[in-house]
This record gives sequence, structure tokens and C-alpha cells, in this order.
Amino acid sequence: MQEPPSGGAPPIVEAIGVSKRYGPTIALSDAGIRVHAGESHALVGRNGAGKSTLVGILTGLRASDTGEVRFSGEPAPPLSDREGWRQRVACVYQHSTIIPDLTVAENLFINRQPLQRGFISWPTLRREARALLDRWNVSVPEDMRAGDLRVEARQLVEIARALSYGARFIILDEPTAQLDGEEIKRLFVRIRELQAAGVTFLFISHHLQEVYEICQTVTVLRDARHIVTAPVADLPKSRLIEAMTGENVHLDIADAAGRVPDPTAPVALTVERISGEDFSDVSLTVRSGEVVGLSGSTSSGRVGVAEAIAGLGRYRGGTIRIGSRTLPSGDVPTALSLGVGCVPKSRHKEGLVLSMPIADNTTMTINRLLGPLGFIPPAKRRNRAEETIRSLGVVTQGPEQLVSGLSGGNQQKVVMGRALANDPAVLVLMDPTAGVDVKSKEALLGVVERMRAAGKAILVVSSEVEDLRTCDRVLVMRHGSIVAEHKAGWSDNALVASIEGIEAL
Ligand SMILES: Nc1ncnc2c1ncn2[C@@H]1O[C@H](COP(=O)(O)OP(=O)(O)OP(=O)(O)O)[C@@H](O)[C@H]1O
Repeated sequence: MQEPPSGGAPPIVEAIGVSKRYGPTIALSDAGIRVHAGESHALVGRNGAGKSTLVGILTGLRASDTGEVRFSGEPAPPLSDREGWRQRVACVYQHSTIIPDLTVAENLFINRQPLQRGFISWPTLRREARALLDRWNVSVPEDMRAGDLRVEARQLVEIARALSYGARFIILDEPTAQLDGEEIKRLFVRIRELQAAGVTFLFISHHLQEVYEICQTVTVLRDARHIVTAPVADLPKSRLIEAMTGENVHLDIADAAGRVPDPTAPVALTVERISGEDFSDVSLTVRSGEVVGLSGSTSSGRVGVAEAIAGLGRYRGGTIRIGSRTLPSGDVPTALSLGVGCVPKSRHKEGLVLSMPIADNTTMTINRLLGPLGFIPPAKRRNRAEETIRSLGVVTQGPEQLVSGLSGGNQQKVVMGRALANDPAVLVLMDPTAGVDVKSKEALLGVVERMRAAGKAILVVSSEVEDLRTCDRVLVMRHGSIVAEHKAGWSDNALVASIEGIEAL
């Protein structure tokens, strides 16, 4: 393993020579990391490189097969000593570890509520929660139901909880994945403040510009191995990507600027004056062979509209038509049978059955189409899965591997494969590149381009500039309504300003 030069004080955390196997898969091979107190350290690598496995080992949730973890030079506590681990390290995951039906205060002191004569003292609980939130400058009401917190506030509550156990080393696992531009800016301000107050961060992100913005050091994993640790200032983006991919890559992401959509192509998707929980009076059309972006901040209503079109969410008033046929509200089977393919927002809730193999997940929508007695010939099932694995570069042992054993980014690629399985006429792609690495993004957006050329009507629902560059036009939503339309060729500044609801600089 390549070691960075060490300074005086021992690192706040280090993993030395760790290896981990899952059956035939080598997830980590003699890998390691050294994080120094007071820095924000990025951990990057392609999907399946071993990042989550290393996080599991650094947080004591997984045992490594070989190697060791040390905190400030001392051996890590035994895995059974959860309290000992909690005092040293915490990870804020993309998926909340907060219990939604409890209050913020209850979540902060779960299993360690202040007692008075054997009973929980609610006033003390609330008071201590308030003091803790104030100490770390988290302006969230302590008696709020935790399930009602926005992602941004939930992350801060989880950070405050970790700090209250004494941990000063916090792992942030893709913290920006569900945040919009303004929320990301605020999160970065908080990270800098906490860093100044003595907190050390390990930051996992597939957005490399964020690594340059917020981190001082970066460690790259590739194919289960440690490749390099260096100050970010010494590793320009091209070299960082080279370290991640092992090759000198030129990323080739489709750009709709200069493309002229066919104005006579049939309209495949018509949305006419629909309203729903967080949107009202929304109308749009997408022609066959056209890619339309639907953008806006996380609370703009874009996901509500997209879910209505995919049958996942309800709408009232107005109509949605696929070709000439009307789509009833909240009806996934009809949406599928009319030819709507969908990458949903939450791959865990609507996207995948984790306990099933890749092959079953990619053919699930076809099964549904064939009805309860539907039967897919084994060869077709296997071919479909192999096609997804090949075209999207899924890192896997093969079509029979359970989806639960895939890394996050590779699960996302399977969701895309599933969306394409019923040969849809209309594709609704919500945050299609969330959690995928730079090169996989190229592959996924390449699929969008191929589908467009094949005459599909595609709605890309995202606020990622790179996703939106594939679009012939981008509709921007704010407060539940479409407020702007940008034809391909927009400047990044103008589009981002429009999404954020501010004037372009
Ligand atoms: N529970 C498991 N069972 C089988 N294989 C697993 C399991 N967890 C991880 N793996 C495998 O270990 C390898 C490393 O996965 P890991 O989740 O650590 O990658 P990652 O770098 O976090 O990827 P991503 O960016 O996609 O989240 C992958 O090949 C993955 O398929």
C-alpha cells in the first residue's frame, strides 16, 4: 500500500492493510487510508471500487479479513463495543438512520434518555437536546417530528448526535446527492465551520468539483486497492480521473446544443394542466426523438410531476396522454402497458428488489406486462440482464448476483436497465446519474442519446447540469409551476441561476 508521508501527531484514523472478500468478490485488497485531524479528506473511486466497504470497516460495522484500524494511534475497540466506536467515528449515510416517528430530541438521545427516579425526564430531554443543537448551531425545533425534517436538517441532526457521543471524526457518504444548489452551499458552510471547530471529515462524493471545493486531501481507491493519497491541490482533475479509471480518459458526454429536433415528430407525451400535492396547472409535451429536461430545486415539484407521469404518484384535474391514450392517476401497471419506462427517484423504494438477482430485476417490468401468468423464457431473461451489464458496465459476478450485493452506483445502472426492458415509447428518468461515477455517467447518458436516436420521448428530471446538457430544451419549475424554458445551448450560469431562482451573474 502506498502511504502518504506522516507528520508529527498520529492520524485521527487509519486503516492499514485491510482486505475484505464477499464470496468470490474481492472488495478490498491490502488497502488503507490515513486521515489527519482537522482536515476534510475525500474518498473517491468508481462504482464498486470498495469505498462503502472501507467505510463499514472504519465504523466498526464490518470486520475486515486482514489489517487493522487505529484511532489517534490506538487500536480500534472490539467490534462488540458499539459505544467505543460511537465515541470515535460516525457516518451520515444517504439513507437516514433517524426514526421518523420520534421527535428530534428523542432521536438525539435514543437509548440514553436522561432519567429521573427511573423514568425518562422529558423536560430535561428537551432542554439537553436544545443545548446540543444550539452548541452546534443547528436551528431545528427539538420537538419536531424527525420524519418531517428536510434532508439538509436531518443530516445536521445526525452530525450533532455523532458529536454528542464525543466523535470528532465524521464520514459523510454522498451528502450532496439529495440536495439542491443552495442547500449544498449551506452544507459546505457548515462543514467549514465544524472543521474550524475541530471536526475531521471523510467526504465521499462522485461530484469531483465538490472534492476540490471542500477537501484538502484525497484518497483514490480502484478495483479494491489504494491507488494514491495526495493534497487535492497536487492532483488536477484529469489526473484524479486517471487514478480512478487507470486510463487517460476523455469523457464524452452528449450535448444537445446544435441538434435540431424534428418539429413534425409525433407528440408521444402530453401533460395538460395537471395538479398534485406539490405542483399545479402543469402542462408540457415531449415528441418522439426529443429529450426534454424538467429541472428545479428539490422542492420545486419536478419529482411530483415526474411521478404522476410514471404512474407512481397521483394527479388531479387535467390529463396525461401517452400517444393518444389517457393515463389514469396513480396507476403503474397502465403506465407500463402504455409504454412508460421509469428510473424512479428512490431506487430503494420503487426501483429494485434487493433480494432478487440482477436478471429478475431487469425483467420485472416485462413480467408485469405479461400478467400474473407471465413467463419469460430463461434465455431472454439472461440476455436482457447481460445487455444491461455490458452496455452500462455493471461491476458484478453475473446476471444471477443478488442486487443487494452490488455497490450503490451499480444498483442505479440496474434500475436504468429495468426502465428500458419494456421497450418504452416514453422514458421518465429521475436523477438518472445519482451516485454513479464519472465514467458510468458517460455510459448512462450515452444510453439516453441512443434511446433518443431510436425515437423515444425522454423526460430527464434532474438539476444536474451534465444530465440536462443532453436535453433539447429544459423546463424549469419553481413552487410547483413551470416558470422558464431554456433551449439547448444555454450557459451553465444562466441555467443554474434559473433553477435557483436568482438572476444570472
Ligand atoms: N454484501 C455484499 N455481498 C457481496 N458483494 C458485495 C457486498 N457488498 C459489497 N460487495 C461487492 O464489493 C465490491 C465493493 O463494493 P462497495 O460497495 O464497497 O463499492 P463502492 O466503492 O462503495 O461503490 P459505489 O460508488 O457504487 O457505492 C463490489 O464489487 C460489490 O459488488
